[in-house]
Amino acid sequence: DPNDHVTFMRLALDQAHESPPKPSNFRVGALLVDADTGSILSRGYTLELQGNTHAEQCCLAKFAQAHELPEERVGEALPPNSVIYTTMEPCNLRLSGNLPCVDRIIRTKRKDGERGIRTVYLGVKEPEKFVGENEGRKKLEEHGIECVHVGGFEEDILRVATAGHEK
Ligand SMILES: Nc1nc(=O)c(N)c(NC[C@H](O)[C@H](O)[C@H](O)COP(=O)(O)O)[nH]1
Ligand SMILES: [Zn+2]
Repeated sequence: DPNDHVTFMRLALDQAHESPPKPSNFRVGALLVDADTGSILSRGYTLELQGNTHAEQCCLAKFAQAHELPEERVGEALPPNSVIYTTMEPCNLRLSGNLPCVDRIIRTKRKDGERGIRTVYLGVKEPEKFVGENEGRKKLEEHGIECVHVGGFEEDILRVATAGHEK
């Protein structure tokens, strides 16, 4: 069922478990899904790809690579109803200064607006540990990208996300 949000969020949480624990970020998992067919286009987790990478960033970069495109042009290969499931809401500011995932998701929408990520399904809001309140959802919605909370996994998601943090 292309709208089985619980199944897809659980798969995103499975991805988060793959991420190497680190005190300076969160261990997050993400899934890129074609909402028309329910097929999984890409999966990703924090630090999967070289460098200080985020789960959503890895998801997009891997899909772009599969289509011989750089990540910034991934929108050219996305099916018209692409959605992303991420265990934690996309970052809007990163202490490292790297490009936030909110901006990576927004740029998947082509000028003519018919392509790109349509909806972000998120498991939890970002805890205010590193950058205070995450204002990313407002920015996504201003660009016509819907943000939908998929409940039920909060405890597991936060336990996995902070596993690398000092107790
Ligand atoms: N949605 C999301 N996916 C991730 O894969 C990830 N690691 C974070 N984490 C958000 C947190 O705000 C940043 O990890 C810190 O701000 C440090 O920034 P860097 O990650 O070093 O760029 N958030
Ligand atoms: Zn991010």
